[in-house]
Amino acid sequence: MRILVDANVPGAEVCFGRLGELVRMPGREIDAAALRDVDALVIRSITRLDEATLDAAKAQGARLRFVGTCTIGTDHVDQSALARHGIAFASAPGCNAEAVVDYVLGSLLTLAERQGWRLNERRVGIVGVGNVGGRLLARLTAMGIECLACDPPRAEAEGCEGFEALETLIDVCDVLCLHTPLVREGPHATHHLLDARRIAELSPGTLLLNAGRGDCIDGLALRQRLAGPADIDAVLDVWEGEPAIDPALRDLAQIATPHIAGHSLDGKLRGTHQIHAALCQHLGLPRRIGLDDLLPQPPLSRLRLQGGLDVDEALRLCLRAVYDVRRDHDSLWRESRRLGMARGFDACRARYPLRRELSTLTVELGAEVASLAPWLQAAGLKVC
Ligand SMILES: NC(=O)C1=CN([C@@H]2O[C@H](COP(=O)(O)OP(=O)(O)OC[C@H]3O[C@@H](n4cnc5c(N)ncnc54)[C@H](O)[C@@H]3O)[C@@H](O)[C@H]2O)C=CC1
Ligand SMILES: O=C(O)C(=O)[C@H](O)COP(=O)(O)O
Repeated sequence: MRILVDANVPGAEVCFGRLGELVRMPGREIDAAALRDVDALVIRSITRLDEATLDAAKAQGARLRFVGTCTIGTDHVDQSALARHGIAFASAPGCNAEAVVDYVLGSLLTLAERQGWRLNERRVGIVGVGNVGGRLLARLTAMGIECLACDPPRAEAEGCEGFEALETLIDVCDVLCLHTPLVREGPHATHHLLDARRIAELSPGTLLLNAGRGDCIDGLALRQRLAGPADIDAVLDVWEGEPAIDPALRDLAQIATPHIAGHSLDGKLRGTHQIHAALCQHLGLPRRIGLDDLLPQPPLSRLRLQGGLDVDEALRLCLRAVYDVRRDHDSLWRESRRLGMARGFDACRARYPLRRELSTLTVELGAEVASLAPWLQAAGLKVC
């Protein structure tokens, strides 16, 4: 069996090498011709698998029977076309959700530091309360931060209690976090969910953060609002037209990163492992690899805090010891200047440094800061 795997899937040799002949390729280069002699395909979000590609592959004699994406998002894959071609499909729900929450916390703490506010002074609106938004809601609420949730599909299925309309969040929240999938059609379509009208309605001082999909926001309208009187802020990890993103929008965002919110090693390896399990099941084989076989020890596992820190400072210190979002912002600037936008964007992702999740860190607290324990635990740290 021949298994074609995106070059940016870590752990592929261990997970797929024992199941067949492993072939690696950059994800953006995987096209119909590349699928000719392949039985299984393992991708990330940058490989578009649409009807035309699958039809062309079939016309060239492709024998593809399984596609797995090591990502949460599935908008890059036409699942109906796969089904029509009799090709099984699997994705990796929730695999990197914790990493995205770390990214959001890191971004909020960075802006709070820059602009002189505290986390618990802000009311946060979460749009899309699934694996990512649900975890964010749980962590922020446990930290005592007021949150409002908007998720019409869940409200429809589970009842309205606990859910608000998007308009309410726009009216009353200081921070709006978008964690919706990209859905182009239907009653809950998210394409340009934040359109020009809703962007115009954001109150001065609002912070808009998008770590869902770029197309959920009208980028041109956001650029025009940000270029006006400097009254709202944006943190953008995802963009329309990736990797050739709008440089003007990048310049106007307080934090601009190259679609890496979920790029912890833990998250990526969970994704690889979930697709390994799905492929084993598809082949009728027992799962051979456990997640623990893949995850190495973190380079930093323990930290001691003492004296003179308030809650935001303590969390900022711990989070930055594990992951500093400013590094990803700087690297997008540097690499896009060096290589041009599209190549620079992809270079940051291809050479992404080792990043672990906040939960891999245990914090020891001195007596002076022992009272911070519940708050740091709520944020996702282990405390001893
Ligand atoms: N920036 C990054 O690195 C990453 C981005 N993502 C993106 O984030 C998205 C969300 O991830 P998960 O939470 O794991 O997915 P999920 O499928 O668990 O949750 C998505 C939630 O959005 C809700 N939703 C759908 N349409 C909506 C609408 N019109 N308005 C409000 N809510 C709506 C759904 O009901 C669901 O509860 C993924 O689809 C992916 O596109 C995911 C991981 C990493
Ligand atoms: O899981 C998703 O969905 C994501 O957006 C990924 O975290 C992004 O990873 P890539 O597939 O774009 O490397």
